[in-house]
Amino acid sequence: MKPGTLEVLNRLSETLTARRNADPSTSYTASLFAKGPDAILKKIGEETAELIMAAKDGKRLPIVNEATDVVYHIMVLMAFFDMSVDDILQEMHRREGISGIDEKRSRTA
Ligand SMILES: N=c1c2ncn([C@@H]3O[C@H](COP(=O)(O)OP(=O)(O)OP(=O)(O)O)[C@@H](O)[C@H]3O)c2ncn1[C@@H]1O[C@H](COP(=O)(O)O)[C@@H](O)[C@H]1O
Repeated sequence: MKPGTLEVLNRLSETLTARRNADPSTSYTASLFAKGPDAILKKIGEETAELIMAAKDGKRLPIVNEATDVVYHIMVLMAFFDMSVDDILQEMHRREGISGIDEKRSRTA
């Protein structure tokens, strides 16, 4: 990953937060906020289904495009609930180095 690449996520988070007070007729994000969480969840479902179909086709560019749509809509959901990509990154930090297999085993121990 190029240096500074992650900063685009922080800038997008700030933009999405600012869109909470924006005019829905000029901002797609604001139009989702105005429709409410069910509309955002519906988009996450649709975009996830599109990602699955793109992955079944196995073509790199459509997979990247659909995965980006999913991430954007998840970030809109986070902003709706007054959270940001920071919350996800912190959780990833917490999980770093913990094997999924060990974590699952610890749940049943
Ligand atoms: N990254 C994105 C982004 N990714 C996807 N999308 C939009 O998400 C929508 C995806 O829905 P579809 O592909 O299903 O298109 P659609 O059929 O027109 O959508 P629906 O009418 O069915 O909801 C499209 O309108 C895309 O343009 C995004 N819209 C905005 N951003 C970022 O958010 C910022 C703020 O955007 P606005 O709030 O629109 O100013 C932008 O500067 C970008 O950085």
